[in-house]
Amino acid sequence: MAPKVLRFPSEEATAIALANYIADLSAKSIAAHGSFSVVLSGGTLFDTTRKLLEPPYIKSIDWSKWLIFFLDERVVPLDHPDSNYKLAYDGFLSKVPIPKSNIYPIKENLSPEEAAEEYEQRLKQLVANNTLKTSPTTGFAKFDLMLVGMGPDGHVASLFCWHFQRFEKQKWVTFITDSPKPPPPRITFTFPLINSASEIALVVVGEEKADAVKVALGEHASYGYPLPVQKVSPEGNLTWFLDNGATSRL
Ligand SMILES: O=C1O[C@H](COP(=O)(O)O)[C@@H](O)[C@H](O)[C@H]1O
Repeated sequence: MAPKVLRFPSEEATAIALANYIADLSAKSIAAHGSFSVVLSGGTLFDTTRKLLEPPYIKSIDWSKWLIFFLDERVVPLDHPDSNYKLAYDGFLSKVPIPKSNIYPIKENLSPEEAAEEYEQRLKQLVANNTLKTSPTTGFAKFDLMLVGMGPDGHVASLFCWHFQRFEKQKWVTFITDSPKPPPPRITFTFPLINSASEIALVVVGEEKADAVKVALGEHASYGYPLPVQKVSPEGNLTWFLDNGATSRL
């Protein structure tokens, strides 16, 4: 399905539209199958989801039905300043009544390889016990929503331009030990898992990301070697949320 590209005149307008979109999807998913599985990126994403912490959303969303997963994670203790879990917890999860048992951080004290394998096995168990849906097309877990951020270099999750992991076809979760953006050890969802999602929101704000947005969405988007972000192509819907900074070179 062709992506929907939503351009907003400010970061504030982007944040408001994103909150509406997430609240609407939450209500629809819970009505359809009793839960809302959400995959979070790290980085600046939580600034743009901040409106969910305000009325009307904070009261109207059925947070008890949310299931939280991590698109990528830095292999550091969960209370380390570089941890995406800590970022999510401090900026978002600690402020909403999502049951702790519905939040799925990585396991601590494992190597990157072990942490990736353990997370993949946990996802497979959640599919086996019907906590998560499966894509009938790919056989991978099918999340209701992935909130995907993008770095200024066009990376998504921890899938970077010059890493072979971006071509992974079998694994659900993989690892790297040499991330160009610190810290080096990370685990990450692979593209087949990412692209099995029902909905993906690509949330990109700020002028420092405008060049990558231009490569991904500009008139020469089909030329050459694609950026990781250009491999985001879900079997469900893809919606770009872009502010005026991110679209300033389009
Ligand atoms: O390292 C990471 O970077 C990307 C982009 O982060 P941002 O700070 O530029 O928004 C993020 O989506 C990913 O989860 C994170 O681990």
